[in-house]
Amino acid sequence: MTMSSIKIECVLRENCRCGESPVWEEASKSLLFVDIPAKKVCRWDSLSKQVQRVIVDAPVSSVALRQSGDYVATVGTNFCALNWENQSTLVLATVDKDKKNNRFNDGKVDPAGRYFAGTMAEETAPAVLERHQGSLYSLFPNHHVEKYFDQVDISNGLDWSLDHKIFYYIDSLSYSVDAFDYDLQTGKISNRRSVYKLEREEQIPDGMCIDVEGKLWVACYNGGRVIRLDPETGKRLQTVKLPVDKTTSCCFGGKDYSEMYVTSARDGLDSEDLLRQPEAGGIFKITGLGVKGIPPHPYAG
Ligand SMILES: O=C(O)[C@H](O)[C@@H](O)[C@H](O)[C@H](O)CO
Ligand SMILES: [Zn+2]
Repeated sequence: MTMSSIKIECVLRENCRCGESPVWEEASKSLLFVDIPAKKVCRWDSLSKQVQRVIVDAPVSSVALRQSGDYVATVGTNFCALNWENQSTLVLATVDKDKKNNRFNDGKVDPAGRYFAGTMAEETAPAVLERHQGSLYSLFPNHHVEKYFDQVDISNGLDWSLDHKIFYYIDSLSYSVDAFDYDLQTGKISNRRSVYKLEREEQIPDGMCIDVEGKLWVACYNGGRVIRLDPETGKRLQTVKLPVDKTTSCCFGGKDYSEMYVTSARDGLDSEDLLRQPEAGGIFKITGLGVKGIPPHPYAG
């Protein structure tokens, strides 16, 4: 099953304060990702190894492909369109207008082209924040915003089962990976339950993605690893350790989505930590996992 030819390489030493939301863009053979507090969206060309960067006017917590070309992103408490060429953003919708200390966090597009993203209170230090301030939302292709629930601490990893009947979700401070029944037609969720509780050494669950076998990959913040979970049995199937502690999110990309890309963070590390993990804040590529991912869905609006 698990081949012992796993290779981990830091492909880009970007020194992200908080790298997040890796997304593979097949058309350009590039990896998109954000650095949230740096207000930066990056596009790393895997062929030329060059990076392009767009600075926006507020913390940018996720980026996604857009069917009509270009991208969408969550910036502050806005769902935005992102024009790469002009380096400009256009607000499509705003959430949490009554919560001035909130911002969006992780986001991803569902198989029907809706952009899901949740919010959180701004942190005073990593994982230190006013609790229960966040909510989960989605932006429909017609720019209507649906609110699903509130009382979220740190809205994070999200993805859908291969048959589109289950929505997986992480509220980091619950230390749980949850599942909901999903209705792709309406975008409605129901019947929340936990499918995996993190073990102490796994630390804080952050970004997540699914593979072609329907198993979940979760990046463990402070845990320096990605773990592979079977959401049906609730068992961990595999642990892949990385040379940095603050692993934040993961996605599949590269040839036939056979490679995994992992983002990481530098914020919260002291100078001693940084000497031991000089690649913190970099982008890592894992090869030899022996399982592939699926292409990201583009926003349909
Ligand atoms: O990127 C995120 O998801 C949050 O914005 C980050 O701040 C950290 O991951 C969080 O502190 C760990 O729980
Ligand atoms: Zn995250």
